[in-house]
Amino acid sequence: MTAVALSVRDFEAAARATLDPVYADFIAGGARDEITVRANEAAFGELQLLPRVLRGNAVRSLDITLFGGRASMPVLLSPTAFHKLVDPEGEVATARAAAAAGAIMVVSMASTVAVGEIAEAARRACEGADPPPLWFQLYLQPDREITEALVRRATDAGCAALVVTVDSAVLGAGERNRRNGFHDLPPGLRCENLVDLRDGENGHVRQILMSAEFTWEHVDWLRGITDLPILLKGVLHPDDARLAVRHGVDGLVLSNHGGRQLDTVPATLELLPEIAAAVEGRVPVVLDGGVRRGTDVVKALALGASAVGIGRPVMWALADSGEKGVRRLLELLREELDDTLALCGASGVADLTPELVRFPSWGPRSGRVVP
Ligand SMILES: Cc1cc2nc3c(=O)[nH]c(=O)nc-3n(C[C@H](O)[C@H](O)[C@H](O)COP(=O)(O)O)c2cc1C
Ligand SMILES: O=C(O)C(=O)c1ccccc1
Repeated sequence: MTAVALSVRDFEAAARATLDPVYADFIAGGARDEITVRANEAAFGELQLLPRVLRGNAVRSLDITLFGGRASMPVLLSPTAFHKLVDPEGEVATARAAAAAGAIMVVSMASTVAVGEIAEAARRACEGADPPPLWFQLYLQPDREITEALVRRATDAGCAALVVTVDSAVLGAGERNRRNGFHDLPPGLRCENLVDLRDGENGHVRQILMSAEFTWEHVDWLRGITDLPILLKGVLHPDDARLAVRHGVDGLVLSNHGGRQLDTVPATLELLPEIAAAVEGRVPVVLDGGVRRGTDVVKALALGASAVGIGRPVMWALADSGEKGVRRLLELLREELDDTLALCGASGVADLTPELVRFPSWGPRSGRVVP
């Protein structure tokens, strides 16, 4: 990297400049026409902030608590596969940076370091102090024993929650990957969480089966085999949000997979008011997709999210400058968020309410719900 990154955008540009274009495309890309990829970011730009003044908010806290676990800021690392593709230390570097920042990291089922090793690295980075929670993302597998083994691995590693991704009945159609012929990890890299599970190929991406066979009964089944909080990632319809709560799910990640699954679904920010209304505060909602600025975080929290997740920014920072880069990224977002709170007259996340945002173009006939 030539200059110090001052924003997520800088990391994006730096990653594009250093990465193999095939990997840069894998990270940046989305499904089909990438309409939803663009919509996620654009929605944050459309929403306006309307700050309060003279609120006496010299002392500010960015802390949040989710499922009894504390984090130092409402920005978590959404699950992203294959960190060793962009950095030799891979998820170990990411986990150390997240631990140093006090941020929750969601380990991808398709991580290139085993979840136990990632957890150990996070603990060591905190030198005796409590590390922030580590969560584990999984795709339900047609073979229940495989799912059970993955849950056991995450539990043994000390993960504090399970994030079940439910938007992937089939693998997303990334035309950039197809054009570039990118289908497998390069030699030497494996999906380490899949190593030594009962079936064949050891740690091959192909072991992760995407299936359209899953139903709410599988969620009930999972509920029965673990005491860990379960979040569903990829619920977009308010009716499904209500169903999720009814099925005893502990939280939702309002996500369209960064526009990498079904293209032309709405921006997650646009859906947030409807989803928040559907769950009525019964479970926390984490939003991801297009979060690039502290102001984006404030907008999502104002509309009812308990936290936001970042996906691509983490990969960009990791590609640019490894652990140091992810540390810097999280610091930058923390600074931006703290600034934004100050400028909005807020002392903490509890002060962020819908009165702080305006939807100039989101009229009643747009189909968007104005809170
Ligand atoms: C390179 C990459 C890999 C991803 N891998 C996973 C994954 O393994 N599991 C998952 O549930 N989501 C995965 N996602 C989706 C992210 O968790 C997240 O929903 C999305 O990236 C958020 O949007 P953003 O990139 O605009 O921040 C991946 C996204 C990217 C960009
Ligand atoms: O690229 C993705 O979005 C993703 O979710 C994934 C899942 C498994 C393996 C590789 C990528």
